[in-house]
Amino acid sequence: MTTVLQHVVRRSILRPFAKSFSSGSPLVDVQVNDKTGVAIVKMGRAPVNGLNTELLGALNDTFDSLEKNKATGMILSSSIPNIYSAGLDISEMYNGTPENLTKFWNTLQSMWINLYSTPLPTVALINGNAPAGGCLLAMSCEYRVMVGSKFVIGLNETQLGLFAPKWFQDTMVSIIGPRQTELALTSGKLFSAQEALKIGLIDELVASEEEALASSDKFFGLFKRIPGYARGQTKNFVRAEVLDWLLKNREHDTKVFLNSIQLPHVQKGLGLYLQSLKKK
Ligand SMILES: CCCCCCCCCCC/C=C/C(=O)SCCNC(=O)CCNC(=O)[C@H](O)C(C)(C)COP(=O)(O)OP(=O)(O)OC[C@H]1O[C@@H](n2cnc3c(N)ncnc32)[C@H](O)[C@@H]1OP(=O)(O)O
Repeated sequence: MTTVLQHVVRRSILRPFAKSFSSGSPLVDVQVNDKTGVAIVKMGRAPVNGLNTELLGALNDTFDSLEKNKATGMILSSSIPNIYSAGLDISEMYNGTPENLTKFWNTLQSMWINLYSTPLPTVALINGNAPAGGCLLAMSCEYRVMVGSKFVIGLNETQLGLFAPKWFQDTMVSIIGPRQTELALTSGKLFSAQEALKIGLIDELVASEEEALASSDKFFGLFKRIPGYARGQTKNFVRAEVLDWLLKNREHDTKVFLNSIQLPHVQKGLGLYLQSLKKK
């Protein structure tokens, strides 16, 4: 039997996300809670939320609009069952022209800079697998809640013959420290939900999206009495070192990406990896 309290709690979690807010893209759905001002942003690029230039651009525009429209917080999640994001869309990196590769990489950099530095409180509601770029999205939020214990998360780039760029690595270091990051990245480890919880890569592991929304509410509640400017500046200072590296080295980072990704053996490896995914 449902108690009155359970009913009230369930209603307060489920009902308020009613007001839709156009992201301007069919790939990103945004619902704003009209009572609290918290936005839930869901990626919806079938089949696996592969981060291509279009989705990255749409996310970037969404983050900008939410800030401009004074959202009070953001939950970044997915509308695709069992998938948070499969990471960067490998088709964008395979056989791309230098122009397209540059545009892709610059869009990724801008999206990350915006997400990582937003003054909004951010929660990753990880309702599916989150390898590589998917893990980067989640790590760039301030709090991570995974729904269900069957998913994996991590930076597995070395398994594809790639390396995670310095800013991906630094983002992980800031969460689980250099020792665990080195171990995880050199082996391309994908952590199970339990392992991720133990190591602190996720903050909570819950059984349902309802519970994850309740955890998010609780997280946002921490800032109810904290002036936004003080909160935002503090977040800035804590994140400055990781952020500043990319801000100062964008061109260099793009050159490293372009030079490395176009190497014949790297392209061959990406082609084989794509084929292996399609054969499954
Ligand atoms: C030494 C020199 C190195 C140079 C390096 C330079 C710097 C480069 C930096 C690059 C950083 C890279 C970051 C990344 O994010 S790379 C992407 C890594 N992602 C993965 O490895 C995940 C791969 N996908 C999966 O494991 C599974 O798909 C997943 C668990 C996510 C879902 O499994 P499921 O069974 O549900 O779905 P399928 O596997 O059947 O996939 C469905 C279709 O989607 C296609 N797919 C999947 N992932 C990707 C992807 N990342 N990009 C493009 N396409 C993808 C898959 O092929 C299926 O396609 P079809 O429907 O056509 O069969």
